Amino acid sequence: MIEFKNINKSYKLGKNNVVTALKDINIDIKEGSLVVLKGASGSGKSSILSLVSAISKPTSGEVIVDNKQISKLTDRFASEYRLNNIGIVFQKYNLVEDISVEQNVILPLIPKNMNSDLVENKVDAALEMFDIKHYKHTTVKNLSGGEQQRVAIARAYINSPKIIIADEPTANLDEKLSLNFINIIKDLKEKNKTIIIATHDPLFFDLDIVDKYIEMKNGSIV
Ligand SMILES: Nc1ncnc2c1ncn2[C@@H]1O[C@H](COP(=O)(O)OP(=O)(O)OP(=O)(O)O)[C@@H](O)[C@H]1O
Repeated sequence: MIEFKNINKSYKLGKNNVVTALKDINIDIKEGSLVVLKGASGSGKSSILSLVSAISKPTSGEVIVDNKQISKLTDRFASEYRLNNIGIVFQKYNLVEDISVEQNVILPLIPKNMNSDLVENKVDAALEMFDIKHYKHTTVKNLSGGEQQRVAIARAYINSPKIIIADEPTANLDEKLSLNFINIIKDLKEKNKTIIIATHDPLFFDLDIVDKYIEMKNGSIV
């Protein structure tokens, strides 16, 4: 479902300063599987997530999702691809703190011009699924870290994306909330979502729900 073929990614920082983030990466991720990217800070995990979500393009090689070469999409089609296929949970959640839970979760639906009843149903279903419906009208900044993360997950889920990506999702959570997050991942897997998690957190390193571990070191898979 997701394939990386001979991917290289470098960032040009100045005339003679090029950082190589990924070197000749080949990955094959099956639909409905859970993949954990491990490796030290700077090893290239986030660069892989950015390529899957078409936030960035490879310097060379191909990223293929559902037989489409997404690394060749123009910016407009890349945003459309992202909107329809990818749910992203960021480490710092990237919520709009001064508006309500409902208003945050609705954001990915705005470009879709759906009728308001359908929007309301989708929002309620997502808030219910992640046990945050009782805070529907609460301003996000008044929620705890774990609650904010559930809002971020509901927002990532609202468009029913096939692929869910999470970058260091438990970095700001205590162990109990991290275990709750792992239970949410189990539920998403049961819904046949393809999930990719980049993490340093040892809680993920011995989980029977993980289909594949990919360990990165200095931009290569080890
Ligand atoms: N936008 C960018 N511009 C320049 N260099 C970048 C950029 N993004 C990443 N890099 C560099 O590419 C390399 C890989 O970074 P990446 O963020 O993919 O690693 P990571 O494993 O996700 O690290 P972390 O766990 O700290 O998030 C690092 O050397 C980093 O400094």
